This record gives sequence, C-alpha cells and structure tokens, in this order.
Amino acid sequence: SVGVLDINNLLEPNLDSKLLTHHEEQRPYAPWSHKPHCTTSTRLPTLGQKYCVYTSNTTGPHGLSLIFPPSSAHLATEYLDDNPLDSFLTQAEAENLFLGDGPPWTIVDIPGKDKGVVATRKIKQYETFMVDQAAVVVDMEAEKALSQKENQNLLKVAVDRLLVPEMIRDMSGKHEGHKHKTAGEKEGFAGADDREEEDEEEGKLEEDVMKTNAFGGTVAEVNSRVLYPLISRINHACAPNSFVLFSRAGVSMAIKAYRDIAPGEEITISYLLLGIPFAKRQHLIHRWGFTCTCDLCSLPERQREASDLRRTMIAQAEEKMIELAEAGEFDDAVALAEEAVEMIREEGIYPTLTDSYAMLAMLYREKGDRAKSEEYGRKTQQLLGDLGFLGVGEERQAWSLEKMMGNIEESGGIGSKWTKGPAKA
Ligand SMILES: C[S@@+](CC[C@H](N)C(=O)[O-])C[C@H]1O[C@@H](n2cnc3c(N)ncnc32)[C@H](O)[C@@H]1O
Repeated sequence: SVGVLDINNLLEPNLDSKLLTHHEEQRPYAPWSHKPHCTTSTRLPTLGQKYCVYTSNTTGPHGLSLIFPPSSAHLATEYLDDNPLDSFLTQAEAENLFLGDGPPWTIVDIPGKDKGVVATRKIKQYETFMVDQAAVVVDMEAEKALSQKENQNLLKVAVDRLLVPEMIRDMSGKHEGHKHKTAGEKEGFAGADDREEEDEEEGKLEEDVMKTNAFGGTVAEVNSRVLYPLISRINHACAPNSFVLFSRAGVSMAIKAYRDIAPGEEITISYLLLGIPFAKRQHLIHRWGFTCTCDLCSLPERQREASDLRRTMIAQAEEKMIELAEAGEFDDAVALAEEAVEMIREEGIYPTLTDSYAMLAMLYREKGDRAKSEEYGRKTQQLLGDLGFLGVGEERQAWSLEKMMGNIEESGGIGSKWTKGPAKA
C-alpha cells in the first residue's frame, strides 16, 4: 500500500527496468520512464542553462524525480539502483525488518506537531529500523537559475510523475509558517476558502512540501534538496533518540537508534547539528516555522544552563587539546580529552564521541602507551561501526584494528587535525 515499503519491491528494485530494457521501444526515454520536461534559464548569469524533470518510476517505492541539468542527469543514471538493502542492512536484518510483524514504527497524529512516528515495539540501540528512498531531488542551483514560477512548474511535474503524487501532496507544508492545508485536510472541507486555495498558483503546494520536509544532501554529486517521504514524518528533538544515515549515492537513507526506544515512544531526529546551545538552537529551529519544545529545550533553567556550559566546553576542548598536544603536554591533553568524553556522553553528542576516542588513541600513542592507544582505537572502531559509518556485513568486518589505527593517524576525526606530533622545543 502507499507509503509502506514492500520487501519484494526493495529486493528487486530494478526487475521491471531489466525486463523492459529488452523492449526499448516501450521505454523510449530509458532509463527514464517519462519524456524529460525541460525549462531554460532566461536569467543572467545562467542564461541558456537547461533544467529538466527526469523521472524513474522503477526506482524505490515512490518513484524518483530529479530536477537536474542534462549533464547531471546523465551521471545520475548510475545511481538509480541505489537500494537501502545494499547500503544499510544485512539479509538477516532486512528479513527481521520487513517480514513477520513488519517495521517497528507507525505514523500517528502527535498533538502540536501534526503527524509523527512512534515505535510499535522496543527498538534496540543502534538498530537500523527504517529505510527510505528519495522521491524528489532538486539541484539547489536550479532554484537560483530559474524563477520561482518556473521552479514551481517543474516541481509540480516532478510530483505528478511519481507513483504516489497524493502521498507527497498530503505531507506537511508548514515551513516558515506557511499554513497550507494538506490534500487530506482539503478533502474534509469544501468551503469557499478551500476553493480559493485550489486556485492558488500551481506548484505552490509542492514547493511548500519541499521547504518543510526536504533535507539538504548530495545526490549523484549534486548539491540538492532531497525529499524522503518516510523520514519526513519524523519530528525534531535536540537530544533525539535516532539519526539519519545516507547512502554514498544519496538516494537511499536509513534511520538508526542512538539508544533503546520503548514501544509507544516518539521517534525523533535532530534537524540541526548536535551540540548547539539553547539560544542558537531556538533561533535556527524558528526558521522551520516552529518553536522547539523538545525535552532538552524544556529543561528547568539551571539544568539548561548547565547543558549549555558543557556544550561550550566541549566545543572549546578540541582546540585546547590540539594546543596541549603540540606543546608536548600529553598528560594534560589526555585529562582534557577524558573530561570531554564524559561531557559528550552526558549531552548525547555521539558522533563527536568518535572524534574524542580517535584523539585519545593518538595522544596515548604519543605518550608511548600502546595498550591504551589500541583500547581507544577499538572504541573508535566499535562506535563508528555501531553508528553505521563502516558499512554492513562483510564491509564492516573488513575493518581491522590496524586499518582503523592507520586511518585515525591519517584522516580520522580530530586526530586528522593534529598528525605531526608534538612541536619540537
Ligand atoms: C519534516 S516535518 C515532520 C513531520 C510533520 N510533523 C508532519 O506532520 O508531516 C517538519 C515539520 O513538523 C513540525 N515539527 C517537527 N518537529 C517539531 C517539534 N519538535 N515541535 C513542533 N513541531 C514540530 C513542524 O511543523 C515542521 O515544520
């Protein structure tokens, strides 16, 4: 049914296209399912630059429409079979997620937030419990090169050509306070106001849905706005229980749990970088058109100030550690790094924790404590793996401690900012 990932569809994403490529005449625009629909920029400095809607309705459960220039679309054809099962799940995990009781979440009404996603069973820490594929991808340059009207027209065509246009139009469009009624709400009311709304500019609804829900991301190496219909239902929290992982090609994504999630608990991700203090978070989240009332923002003032202080100290610790290391003050640098680890844990800024572990592996190596250095190398490897950054299955297994230590020294985390060892006195 609409919006629910079908295991058969995911396991055989290209079955149709494989069969049909034997009959090219049935797909004259292969690999695209429709004739590209193009608009040419009439503005300087992009005069003459063409942007088209390219749709592949055999990609993913919703179909995929790209608004790209022809050259980028050509490169993107390589990414059309980017499948969440290849990027994020072992066969056993996929079966666990899709067979039996099915995915462990459901979309429900959440007071004050429209809809949201809640867990239907216990979700374990680091479990990959939701996967999705992009439905609409818009090259950010198109927004600058074309007029708003032209962009809206392309967006409307892009959504019309998907397998699930109504599902997309039914998504929230409340960005920056746009109080657009969703398609579902419109069905319920047939008053004069609604008729007025129907007369609104074509493509406005699609534009609002993109603004409210799309992620900034890189798809086929193009800096884009990307709409993933399922993750778009997940609400924001500043100390979220889950996070998003994108595939290398950027078409697929997965949601993983930072911690155990109880049945009935709302699934949350952070729309902002983790680790930002209260006032800045409020400011940034206002640009989404809502006020953040998440648990972290709702703490009593004293606790909130303590959290802010930790966040400021965490942000400053990195630079200080590098200074101390460069001055050869390894004991102080280690003490500071270990203190930072404690504060990062308290604040739940897990991705930063991998940097601190990598830094500690480097510092202990410089101190000549090989056992401790390897202990932190192992911790870095474990956490990066748990967070999904080392791939799945065999790819993850292929990370030996030796490879991780080499990587930490050359390019890992904070360690990369300090690779030369102490400054000579
Ligand atoms: C990506 S959508 C999330 C799903 C959305 N609630 C829905 O019904 O489809 C983003 C929008 O959800 C709402 N939202 C997300 N997180 C929220 C929060 N913590 N508090 C209030 N509203 C929130 C805001 O209207 C925001 O513009």
